[in-house]
Amino acid sequence: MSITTANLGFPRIGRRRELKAALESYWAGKSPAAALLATAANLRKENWLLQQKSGLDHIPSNDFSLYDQMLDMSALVGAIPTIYERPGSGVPLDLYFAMARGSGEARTCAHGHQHETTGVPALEMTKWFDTNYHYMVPELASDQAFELTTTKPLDDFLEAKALSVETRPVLIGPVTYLLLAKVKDGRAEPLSLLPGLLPVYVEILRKLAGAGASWVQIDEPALVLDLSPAAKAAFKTVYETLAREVPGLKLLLTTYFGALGDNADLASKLPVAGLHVDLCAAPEQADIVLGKARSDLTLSLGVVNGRNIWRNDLSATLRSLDRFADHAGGIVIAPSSSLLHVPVDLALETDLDPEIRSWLAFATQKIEEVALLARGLKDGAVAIAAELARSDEAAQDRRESAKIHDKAVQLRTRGVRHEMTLRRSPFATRRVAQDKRLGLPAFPTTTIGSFPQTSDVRKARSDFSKGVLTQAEYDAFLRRETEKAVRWQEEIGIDVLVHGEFERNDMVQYFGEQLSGYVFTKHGWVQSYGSRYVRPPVIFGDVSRPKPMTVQWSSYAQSLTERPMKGMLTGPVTILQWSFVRDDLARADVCRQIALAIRDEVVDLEKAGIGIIQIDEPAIREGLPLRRAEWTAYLNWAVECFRLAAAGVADETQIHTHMCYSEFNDIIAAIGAMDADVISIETSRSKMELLDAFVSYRYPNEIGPGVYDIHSPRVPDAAEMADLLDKATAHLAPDQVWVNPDCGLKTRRWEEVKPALVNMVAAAGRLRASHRT
Ligand SMILES: Nc1nc2c(c(=O)[nH]1)N[C@@H](CNc1ccc(C(=O)N[C@@H](CCC(=O)N[C@@H](CCC(=O)N[C@@H](CCC(=O)O)C(=O)O)C(=O)O)C(=O)O)cc1)CN2
Ligand code: MET
Ligand SMILES: [Zn+2]
Repeated sequence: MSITTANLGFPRIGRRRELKAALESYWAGKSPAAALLATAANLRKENWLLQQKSGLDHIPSNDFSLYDQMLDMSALVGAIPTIYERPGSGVPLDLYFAMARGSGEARTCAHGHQHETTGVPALEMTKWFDTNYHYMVPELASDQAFELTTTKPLDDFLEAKALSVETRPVLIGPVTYLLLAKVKDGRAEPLSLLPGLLPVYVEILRKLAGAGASWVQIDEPALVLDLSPAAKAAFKTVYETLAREVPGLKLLLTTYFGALGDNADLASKLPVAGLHVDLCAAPEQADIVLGKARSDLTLSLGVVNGRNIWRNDLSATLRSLDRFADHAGGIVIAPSSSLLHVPVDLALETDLDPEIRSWLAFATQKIEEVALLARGLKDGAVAIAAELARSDEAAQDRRESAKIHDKAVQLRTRGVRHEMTLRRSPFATRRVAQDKRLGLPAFPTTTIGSFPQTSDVRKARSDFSKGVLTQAEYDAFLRRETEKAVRWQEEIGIDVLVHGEFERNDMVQYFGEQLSGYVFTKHGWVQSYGSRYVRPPVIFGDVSRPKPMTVQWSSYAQSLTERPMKGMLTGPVTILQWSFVRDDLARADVCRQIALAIRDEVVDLEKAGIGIIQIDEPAIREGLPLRRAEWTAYLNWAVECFRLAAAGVADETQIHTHMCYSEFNDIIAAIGAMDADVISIETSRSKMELLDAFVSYRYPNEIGPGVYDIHSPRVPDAAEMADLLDKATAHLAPDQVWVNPDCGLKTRRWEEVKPALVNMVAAAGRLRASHRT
């Protein structure tokens, strides 16, 4: 039987975030396109050569992207909405980035107001399955025509070939592409556009085959979702057509992030040469898939986890692979998914606790694990005896380490009672108490928390961590930034202020750094979207809060103003979701530990006189299992954890929450059950579509539907935001509505934020005037 090795995708950001630097420099007009393209080519080369050196048989190409692989697919098939100007053929860089980020400048008049905003908004962006990666949602017309518009997969294949690297190009498959797309006017189902799309896939696959590709990896992660009959039929049509039209080319139908489940029959009967399954997310599907696979179907086995950073237990994995020994079609050892979701190289982490470090593996280590496993299978355990011994030792050490167990935390978590998740009174009663305490106007204005993380702010933090600034100097700097932000919010007339989050590197990492049971990396960056990356902290043991985390900053900010200052926390589900989580304890239990830590913080903020506390849960939707059958169980513990964090306070303390980047229609009942007094929620890119869900569910509490898309440099004018608010009040009771941006403003520049928020306050003013009775 043949045993080969593969990778499905390598992180493209570079060991030192070279891609980020090159992109941001190009966008700022500081360097030419040629410099960006040269950096990109260099990163591809580095990654290919690294994978070649590790001895992988199948090395991916076209896994690189300047911004996003879904956007690349839209460019490839010519799905370019008409609002974007097309200068000619192809997709020039500026068109590509306009789709990614929006474009355009606004004119500022003498009063500081924005007028005649030109330019175009970005495409919508949303979460890629259950990850913290965001893709650009394809926006299709109901009569969308497709045509091959770029040649990127071919170019990248040839580029690798010129470096003597044979690669396996990666494409997102047509069914997944369409299922993740939106038809703009809603007058057609995306899948109905398949007949026009499929010939473009045929064309690019023929070109790849013509250029010498023997395999193409075609990603269809939609196969791990609940599929409609139409989607199932589409899979048959697509893969029968491709087999017929491009007969010489071997397709690896690639699934990840979950089990094929009821689609296992469908997937294993499609006329493709290979099938990749995720045996980390769903180890139980090994036997099922083996039982169903045609004898000549190559099985690609995702046994090295592409979604976490724990070192592979090589002995256990080898044992789990025994059952495939007689599979005639051969097997491929591979990571479970693209390695896009893990950091590049553990070797850069020289400051990590050596014991904990010995438990970890990043992308570079993971491809080595793939190669080792294949050697162990082919040549027997003796061939990798030393590596096996090291792996066994790490596994045992991790199981037994004193570092991970904290008796007090375990006891407290077991002691959680249902009453601890209940506010003292129902919302109607709390609302009266809060109105009395806060005395806010109709359509109160607020922001989501962060203000621009300018290069000055980052530099100060970096100087502090290098010892160039003392603690006192750094604190003084942060106090000045906070005070400026508070004064400015007062000046423009925001009702509920925020301190600006200048002291935070990231909304999860900041808390992780102060909680026990966590470690962090220095270079462990993972792409979140475009040039924005995160460094997920690592939960290795029981989590607890040694001391207050935010009370000092919130109290300081409140001391500067008479207006209410919102305390700002990240919720337990989001902290869990955006960390790398230990795999030796149920996620629900880890989440409960975090919830108790946040609960203590909420209570301490209240004691310090903070009357409004926002507990952000932007990731609650992303954590939703991919299969509906598992939703209730997840939502039960996720909502319970939020409530556990929130419910320690008195009626007159107003609890806010915030959500973004996702479709919330599906979980609206759970959002209601969280029972936050106010929720702010991203809606502007989807033009308030989301509110329908709140209306049909009769959401009882207060809502701030975002009126300003903070992902784009574009500055919305007051009329545009007032229009969105009119839409909102047509759906909701006017006294339910708050006025705020879609999300925090940390990624924007003050030059954009200032006019936009001035306009937002003006929009709230218009609403107040038109609703005055
Ligand atoms: N974890 C997480 N997930 C999330 C979000 C989020 O905020 N956090 N938001 C949503 C969207 N995703 C986002 C993800 C990242 C960023 C973002 O702004 N990331 C920053 C990094 C944030 C950070 O950790 N900053 C650190 C480190 C900054 C840094 O690079 N410092 C330099 C030095 C800088 C200097 O000397 O000038 C260095 O270390 O080399 C800090 O401020 O301290 C970036 O890519 O630029 C925004 C949104 C969904 N998922
Ligand atoms: N409070 C956070 C901020 O304003 C919430 C961000 S949600 C991704 O940045
Ligand atoms: Zn947000």
